[in-house]
Amino acid sequence: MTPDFDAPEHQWNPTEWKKATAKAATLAEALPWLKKYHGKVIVVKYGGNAMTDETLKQAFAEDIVFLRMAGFKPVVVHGGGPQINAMLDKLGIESEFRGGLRVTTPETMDVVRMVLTGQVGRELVGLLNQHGDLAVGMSGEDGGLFTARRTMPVIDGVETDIGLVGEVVGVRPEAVRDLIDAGRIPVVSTVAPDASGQVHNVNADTAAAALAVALGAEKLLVLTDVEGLYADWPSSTDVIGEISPEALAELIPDLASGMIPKMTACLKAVEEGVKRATVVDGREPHAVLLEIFTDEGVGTQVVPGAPTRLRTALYSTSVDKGTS
Ligand SMILES: Nc1ncnc2c1ncn2[C@@H]1O[C@H](COP(=O)(O)OP(=O)(O)O)[C@@H](O)[C@H]1O
Ligand SMILES: CC(=O)N[C@@H](CCC(=O)OP(=O)(O)O)C(=O)O
Repeated sequence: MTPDFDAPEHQWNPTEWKKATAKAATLAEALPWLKKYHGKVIVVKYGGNAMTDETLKQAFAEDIVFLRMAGFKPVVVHGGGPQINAMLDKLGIESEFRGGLRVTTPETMDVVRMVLTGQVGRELVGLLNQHGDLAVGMSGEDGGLFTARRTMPVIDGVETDIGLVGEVVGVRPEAVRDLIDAGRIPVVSTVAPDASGQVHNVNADTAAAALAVALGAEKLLVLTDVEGLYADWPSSTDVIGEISPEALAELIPDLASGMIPKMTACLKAVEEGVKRATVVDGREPHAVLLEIFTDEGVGTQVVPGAPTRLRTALYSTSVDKGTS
């Protein structure tokens, strides 16, 4: 039967028409980025603090599936620091951090492995797969993905033993590549064996950077719970919008807590060939799409040759936006 085009459901009202044209304009504006990243690997590190809110988690899953449907090749590497803390707390085990890294006893390591691979990774795969069964979870132990070496971070000028904490010294990305080539979205948790098979706890930012390098990723995108790297944390209202690897290397010794491994990871990624590493505010719904499809730039971008550019923070560092 021919539709009745004069019927009310086939008539635009001015508001709906305005919305529709705005939508079309937004989609058309996305074209340069669609062309730029089509077929390119983007490693997204999803941080523990940005993954504690249900609405944000759903929005993150939508963003990642959107990228994949748009022809990009997203790879998710996830953290889970707050979730590990919660489980340790439940078990009556104390959490201790040195230089932004968790002091990891064998007992703590069991909990880290259980929470990251068995809980956080599973949940993320489930969220992504609500949109069509594309995600496959794996850990640094699978298919020889990561080889770790025990790390001794320099804290207050002294090499310090913090237990079973590893840095990534080897990456065999074949298993991840196989998944990408099959059109899947790999979701990676960051526990990794050393050469003897002893499992180590690897900071997720560090692991994401190593994987981005090994995959020849176009971009490393790191979600966190602040707007980016503040020039003078915690009192500054200036976020560093853009910075070169050289200028960042000079800043790193003065950084605090979780920002140390995070910015070190971005630095390493860019030094070793990833074109751009960005830290963005994961408390912002659809932070991934915002970062990829806007020119203004959000968060802190580490880009070779960039002059240091500051911008005023959108939010006060002391004010919680109510989403996390
Ligand atoms: N210069 C800085 N700029 C922004 N955040 C900083 C800075 N120095 C320290 N931080 C702290 O680092 C935290 C981010 O690291 P972390 O908690 O490990 O993040 P995530 O859980 O997202 O991986 C911020 O919430 C903030 O408390
Ligand atoms: C060595 C080390 O600190 N490992 C981290 C691994 C998880 C992680 O990095 O989680 P976020 O990204 O949420 O911080 C930890 O045990 O918390």
